[in-house]
Amino acid sequence: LHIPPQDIIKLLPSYDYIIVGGGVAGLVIANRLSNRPDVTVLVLEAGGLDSSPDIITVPGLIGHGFIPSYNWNFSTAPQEFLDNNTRYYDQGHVVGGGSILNGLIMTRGAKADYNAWEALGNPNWNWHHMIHYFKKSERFSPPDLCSDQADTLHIHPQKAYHGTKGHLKVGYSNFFYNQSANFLQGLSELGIPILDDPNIGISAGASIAPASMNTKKQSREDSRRAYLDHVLNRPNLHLASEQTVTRILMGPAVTSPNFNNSNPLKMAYGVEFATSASSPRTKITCNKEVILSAGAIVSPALLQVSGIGPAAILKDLNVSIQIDLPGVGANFQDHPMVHAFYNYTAPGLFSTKNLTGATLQQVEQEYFTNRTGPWTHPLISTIAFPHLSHLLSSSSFPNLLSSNLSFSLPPHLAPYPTLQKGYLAQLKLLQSLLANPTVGAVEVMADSIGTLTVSVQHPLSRGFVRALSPDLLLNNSLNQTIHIDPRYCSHPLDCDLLLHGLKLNSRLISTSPMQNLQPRPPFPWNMTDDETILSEAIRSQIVTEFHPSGTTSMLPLEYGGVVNPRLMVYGTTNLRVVDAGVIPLLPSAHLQAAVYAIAERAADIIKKDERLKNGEEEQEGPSHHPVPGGEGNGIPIGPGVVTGPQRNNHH
Ligand SMILES: Cc1cc2nc3c(=O)[nH]c(=O)nc-3n(C[C@H](O)[C@H](O)[C@H](O)COP(=O)(O)OP(=O)(O)OC[C@H]3O[C@@H](n4cnc5c(N)ncnc54)[C@H](O)[C@@H]3O)c2cc1C
Repeated sequence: LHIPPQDIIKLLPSYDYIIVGGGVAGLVIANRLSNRPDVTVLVLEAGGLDSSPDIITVPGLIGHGFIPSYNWNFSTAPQEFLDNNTRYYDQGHVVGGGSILNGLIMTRGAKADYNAWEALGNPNWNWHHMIHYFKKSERFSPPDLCSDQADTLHIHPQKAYHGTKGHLKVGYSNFFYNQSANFLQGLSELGIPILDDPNIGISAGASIAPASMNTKKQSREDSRRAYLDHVLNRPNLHLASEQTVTRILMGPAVTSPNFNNSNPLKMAYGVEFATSASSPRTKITCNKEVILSAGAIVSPALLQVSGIGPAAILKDLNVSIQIDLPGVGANFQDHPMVHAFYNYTAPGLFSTKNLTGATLQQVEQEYFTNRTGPWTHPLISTIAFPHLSHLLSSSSFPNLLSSNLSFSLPPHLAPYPTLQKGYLAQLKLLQSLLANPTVGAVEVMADSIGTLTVSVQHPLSRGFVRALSPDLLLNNSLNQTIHIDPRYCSHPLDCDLLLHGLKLNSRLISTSPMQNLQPRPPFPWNMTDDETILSEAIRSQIVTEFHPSGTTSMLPLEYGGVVNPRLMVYGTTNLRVVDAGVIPLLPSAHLQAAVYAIAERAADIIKKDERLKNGEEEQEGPSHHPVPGGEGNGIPIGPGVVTGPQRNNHH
């Protein structure tokens, strides 16, 4: 049932599960949990239902801007390591969240990216387990192209790596611009491999990426259409839209029979929400769990205003401390990105620039009549993830372990030993990821007019998110009450990698396949001097790739973690976070495939924990195990937490 704001009275007095945020992760969980008719599920979403406007559904209109009401319209703090200017930070504020705004690109990253999550102290969070959930989430369609075109573009997906029974439709558009082939051939000339399928665990290479799209209709596929619309008639599933959650209600400490610790666990008993700053706050209780899926920006802020976060920040906010958890809002990672423009000028070249006047009318008609033509093609399909060795000679590979910590961690968080330790553990893994020939160091995304967008895939910079007011809805704008600071290039290697990425672009446009496009880059993209590139093309041009993550990291407590491998917030019995914020280390990929898979897995974990609680299933191994360093810091770890190689928890 969809409950619009005027019908809020229709809410039940309590629900078994309350999901905060109906974006990518939230709607996966809502679908999977509500398939048991005996449990009740409520999704509270700040945005409304989209009205299927063309700008959302038509792949060819990606990049034409966002509808303001579907966007949180966040912006960052001034970027002190760049040019001291703020950056826009668009995030979905609509049922479906980021999947309504995103570019449809479906990439998973490298096997090694996910094995690094396990190496950070998260047993069974590795490629082997992720691939199961990548497949579970997707309904993959092979390309509908003639074999010549598929061969030219190297589109040969490997069946064994794709799911065909999941909810999310994934496939290919049936139109490609010719420039895609020039890009792939040019990179091949530079020794960069072309991948027939970018989603089999090797990210280093160039490819045509599949898209989250309904291939029959050649239209956007998002989490609402994939996971929600067809189950909203379930009587046990309620979606309340245009309701902003302002607080998680934490009850008094409880003692758990499963947990033998002098520090009792805290229990979430519900949430508080409102339609607007001026409307009354409503409280609703949960019988089982609260699941935070408000995304990597809002979920940590909600924890903080609810008394869970670094004690110093909670004191500043004047909220009573429920759990002193330094990692809440820390370990913020994003892929910094630069839209470099090389301006293809070859006469007769067909690109999105031609989509004006009569041609545009024809393209529009073709799309709506036949579902063919340029409007079926998303802004970006053609990408590459060059490895470090494609950018630098191996003798100049950086030694990350000599990094200066005081630089890389936000000053107010640097003193926390757990955060330092967690960052050092990440640096060690980043060192080996960057050296791994299957892992991309940067990404290059090619459009049809000559933009070769470069982004850093394994950033070393760490930012933070913090609530600025205990009332997130103050003045009706979370943009005023949440401070977002990605601290781009606080570690200088991130800007250096962008520099090497732009130099790779210069080599690429000099290859003969790319010269056929007659690139004529304007300033600053035609510059060759490092200092000019850094100041004019990088520090002043970096924007977000829209991949915030890490702010509620799944990490051991001793590494500054916020959730355990069962995605339960440390120190609580029934408060989980399931969204991009739990990603402890960014993969060399766009994020939606990983978030869909994490949420699918989380749903299985939640159901399994419920069965264990009810004694319906034998618990494998010991009932709880301290995570490394989990003892002695005063925070109980929570029931159902098991770590260590002895547990073989196949979902
Ligand atoms: C412009 C853009 C382009 C992108 N392009 C791509 C791409 O091409 N490929 C790709 O793989 N990824 C892409 N991404 C990233 C991808 O969409 C995100 O990683 C993904 O949406 C994250 O899912 P999530 O569930 O963590 O958060 P979201 O999908 O952002 O969901 C969070 C939801 O919670 C709601 N919410 C927040 N606070 C509250 C509150 N207090 N109360 C109630 N509800 C709340 C929000 O309104 C939102 O609906 C893009 C993202 C953006 C924004």
